[in-house]
Amino acid sequence: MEVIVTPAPESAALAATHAVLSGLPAGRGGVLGLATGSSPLGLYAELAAAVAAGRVDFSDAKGFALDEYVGLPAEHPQSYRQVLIREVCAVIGLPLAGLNVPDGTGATQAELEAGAAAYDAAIGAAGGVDVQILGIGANGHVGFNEPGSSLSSRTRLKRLTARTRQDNARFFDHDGDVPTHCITQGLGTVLDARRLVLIATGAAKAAAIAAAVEGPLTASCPGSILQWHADAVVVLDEAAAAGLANRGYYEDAARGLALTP
Ligand SMILES: N[C@@H]1[C@@H](O)[C@H](O)[C@@H](COP(=O)(O)O)O[C@@H]1O
Repeated sequence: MEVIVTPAPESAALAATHAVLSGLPAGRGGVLGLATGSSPLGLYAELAAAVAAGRVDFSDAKGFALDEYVGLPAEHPQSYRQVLIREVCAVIGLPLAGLNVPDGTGATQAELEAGAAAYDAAIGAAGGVDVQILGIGANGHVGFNEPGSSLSSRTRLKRLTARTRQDNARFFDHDGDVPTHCITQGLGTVLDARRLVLIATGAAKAAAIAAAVEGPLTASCPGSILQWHADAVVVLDEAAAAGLANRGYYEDAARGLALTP
């Protein structure tokens, strides 16, 4: 795992952009795993700048969302499909036809579960995810894999924790409007991506980051799966890095593997 600590959210977005672009097939968009939330917004803005500068082109790319609420119509402004259309497709030039989002509109559990299995199959048919962009919840969740999620889980129907519903209530008119369930890529699905790039900024993420990066590999902190992946990059600002014990080593390691002191 590579841990990059930068001074501020802006520099974290730049460093994360570098980690994403260097994991994609040269100059082309490839297959991107997309996270919602405030954490990756600066990264998406930097990717847009890279597109404008001609360094990458997402017009042929595919995107796979990490998760989706259950029970919101696909056109609902807070459905993750609509969020990604606004915050990613429109920003980086990813065509709508290339955007894949789990189907949370099924009327029955069986329909939702069938949609979840089809989603994993679609990721496989696209050749797998080149770079999965991740945020982390304050309780360590990744996608909507709440604490206790199986480390080898696949895309599936899950119930949201009260904490996550509370954290996301700001996007809805009333607390009671926040969906109770979701379809999320499983932790095993996330681990299949060829590179993981997690970005976290702000003091509210410091405890989750310390647990994910330096705590035990455990379902109690889904973010700890990064420790199990062979190509995981964690990009932080100072505030999100505040709980890390091994800071000095991460700074040394950032100087690279050249055999000089
Ligand atoms: N499902 C999303 C996650 O993918 C995201 O990483 C997390 C953190 O959001 P934020 O980046 O806004 O703190 O919240 C949501 O629940």
